[in-house]
Amino acid sequence: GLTWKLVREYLVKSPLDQIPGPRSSSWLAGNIPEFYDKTGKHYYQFLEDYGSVMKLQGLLGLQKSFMNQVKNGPKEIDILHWMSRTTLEIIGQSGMGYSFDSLKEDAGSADLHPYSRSVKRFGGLLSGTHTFFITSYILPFAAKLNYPRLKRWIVECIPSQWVHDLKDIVDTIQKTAVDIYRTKQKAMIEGDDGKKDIISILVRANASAADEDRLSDEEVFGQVASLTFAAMDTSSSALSRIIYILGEHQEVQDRLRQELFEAKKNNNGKDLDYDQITTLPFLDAVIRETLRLHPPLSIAIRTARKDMILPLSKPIKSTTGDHISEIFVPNGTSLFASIYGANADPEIWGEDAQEWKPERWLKDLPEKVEASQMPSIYSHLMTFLGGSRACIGFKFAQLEFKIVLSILLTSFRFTSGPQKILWTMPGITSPVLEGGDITHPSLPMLVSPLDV
Ligand code: HEM
Repeated sequence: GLTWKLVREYLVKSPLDQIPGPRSSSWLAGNIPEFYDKTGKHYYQFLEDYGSVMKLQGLLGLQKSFMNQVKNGPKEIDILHWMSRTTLEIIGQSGMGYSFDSLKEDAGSADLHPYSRSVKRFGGLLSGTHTFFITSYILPFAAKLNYPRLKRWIVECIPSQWVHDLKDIVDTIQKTAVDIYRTKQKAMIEGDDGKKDIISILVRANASAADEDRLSDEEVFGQVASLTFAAMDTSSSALSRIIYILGEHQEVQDRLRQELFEAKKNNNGKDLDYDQITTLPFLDAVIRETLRLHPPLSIAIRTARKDMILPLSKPIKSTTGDHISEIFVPNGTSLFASIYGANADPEIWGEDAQEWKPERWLKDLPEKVEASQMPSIYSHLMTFLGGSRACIGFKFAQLEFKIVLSILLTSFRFTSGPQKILWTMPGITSPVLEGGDITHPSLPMLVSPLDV
């Protein structure tokens, strides 16, 4: 058994082989000397190789851009626009070693990376009942029709601006994914840029994979596109929502800012690093509470792949008056699971379940929450779902929120604007002005520089 454990690493391939761990200074002792290293050399090398909160902060021109805009006094700024640019840039740099946007200067919609513009419009275009009709009836049929050119031709013949806008957006997303992939391939051919982001590692691993394991070009494009899409729109929606709520609750905004200033002061005035920023309790509570009550995805859609019996958490009264505690679900049935409903259920979270109260995370959660057995990877919440198709980016998202909020709140105050904001749920929750165009989400808020 022991011999096998020692030689296994050299004989059996593991997917983890593709993820570079910290280099060991001794082949005999592995990483043990690093445990006892008091100089921090290893730690700094690790930061150099893999990046850190400080490095990411350096990358963001966000603070400077906001500062430029408010240097002559408070100004109305579209927070959604900025959070979309920021989250795209963060996943670009850390997920694919690719920069979409310098964030250095304020740019009008026309100056944005086409990807950014497309994703921003995508959610808006998908609102409305025609979307339900198309996703329920047209897409399942289209997916079975395995002739891409014919499908494109049909789409091009449809006399609808909405369809053409959607087609252009999908084309831009695909083109961007191809560009990123080609850039990586070129870097590899020219001697490998040695980047450690997910897509660079994937491209390198794919090039050396056995034929039967290798992903096709189309499959890699798909990975790039889905990673970018899954990471950007959800995160920009959540960040915008957090800032919006802080605008409505100035006292909470002040308390959060106080926590950030104190932590920085205790760190001798230096920027907080990863470990420090993740341990700030109130920052964590504000994020957790917003993701509980306002999940960016409020519904998860699933299709039953076989006949099944669905047990209910409590009996319900049927149309015949009987109480039933389970439901028969035939193969092929579409199921809509309400993420919002589960996260804000008063029977689980208590009477105040539908109120936004970050303090609930600073004390023990109700026993019913612990006992709820929610399918969840995050704090008994369904925000990132659970199981094998749960979100892979939930830790990434939280760290990203903490970094962005710590940058913004220590320099600016956010106040709600005069217009009423409605949060629509076309897919990913997004803000629109009351009475405004639902296909053009935006979140104007008043931003003022702090006098510190
Ligand atoms: C607040 C931010 C986020 C929320 C609320 C969120 C939520 C979700 C949810 C609910 C799913 C499951 C969708 C389904 O199967 O129906 C999912 C999947 C996924 N998420 Fe996230 N996500 C967030 C941020 C991120 C980030 C930052 C990344 C990448 C770094 C990411 C990458 C993914 C990927 C790749 C999947 C597909 C996983 C699979 O199907 O196996 N997400 N996300």
